[in-house]
Amino acid sequence: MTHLPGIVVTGASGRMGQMLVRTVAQSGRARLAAAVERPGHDWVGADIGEAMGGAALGVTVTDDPLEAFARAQAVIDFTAPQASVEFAALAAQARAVHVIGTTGLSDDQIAALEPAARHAVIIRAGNMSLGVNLLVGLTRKVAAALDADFDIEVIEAHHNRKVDAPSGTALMLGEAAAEGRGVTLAEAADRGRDGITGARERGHIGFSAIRGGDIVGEHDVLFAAPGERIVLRHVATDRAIFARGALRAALWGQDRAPGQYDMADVLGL
Ligand SMILES: NC(=O)C1=CN([C@@H]2O[C@H](COP(=O)(O)OP(=O)(O)OC[C@H]3O[C@@H](n4cnc5c(N)ncnc54)[C@H](OP(=O)(O)O)[C@@H]3O)[C@@H](O)[C@H]2O)C=CC1
Ligand SMILES: O=C(O)C1=N[C@H](C(=O)O)C[C@H](O)C1
Repeated sequence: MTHLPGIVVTGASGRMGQMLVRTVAQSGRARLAAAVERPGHDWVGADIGEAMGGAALGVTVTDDPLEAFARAQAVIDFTAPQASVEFAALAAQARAVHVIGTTGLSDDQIAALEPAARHAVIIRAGNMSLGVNLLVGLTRKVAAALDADFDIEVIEAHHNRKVDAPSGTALMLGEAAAEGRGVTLAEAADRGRDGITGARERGHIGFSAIRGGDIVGEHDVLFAAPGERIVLRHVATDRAIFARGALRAALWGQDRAPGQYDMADVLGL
């Protein structure tokens, strides 16, 4: 089945990396072309299926991303911010579609993706699930319909290994709420309240992050006014939803013009 698009998974030993390896290998719509880990990682040189504790998949884990990208049509990358910036340059060199699920990128790191996007397709989203991307549209709509009597709060919960906050999804939801309100998130965001904060400022968009156990990912957008509250909620119970979305993006990106895209583009939302 070598005519199927070849996909490289970076950070292949990670929580999302392993889910992506399984999703691609079982999809019937793409083939796993390579699995990348960093130099010195225990899994380098091993068959990725066996390293994951299952049957061999005939793909050896490599620590040479450029060589791997050069023999694939797409790279699916859920790793760490600086790694994703570096992988973007290599994917562009190989003219491979780069699907970035990594969250926690700084503004400078996001800007650093632009040169790569002049040569190749980059699809980046803080959440690749259909449900969250629908929730983003709903949040924008509800925020546009309500005035600032409704305080907007984004509340997210994740597992205890997550390293960034607010989550990428919470920031997408905050951006959507700000767009709906006709303000920028930079001017409206309240992140990390602690101590004598003073009363809540009218029109602000607040963020709260819970970290515990094995929570896959839960997001509430709360609109709270005197006498009533509206809550928009998404609950992820299985990382497969993110992996399926990422694979869909990798396939959608084939034959697109170079540039930066997001999941709303992929899903036609
Ligand atoms: N957009 C979406 O839908 C989703 C996004 N995410 C995001 O994906 C990212 C990964 O999450 P998760 O899988 O839980 O995290 P993990 O820590 O389980 O996995 C990250 C993987 O990336 C590897 N990695 C880190 N830096 C490098 C590097 N420089 N070169 C090669 N590999 C590297 C790690 O290797 P090592 O262990 O050696 O450091 C690890 O294997 C996070 O940013 C998370 O927020 C997660 C779920 C959904
Ligand atoms: O780190 C995670 O696990 C997740 N990260 C993404 C985020 O930051 O929003 C998406 C999902 O919620 C899981």
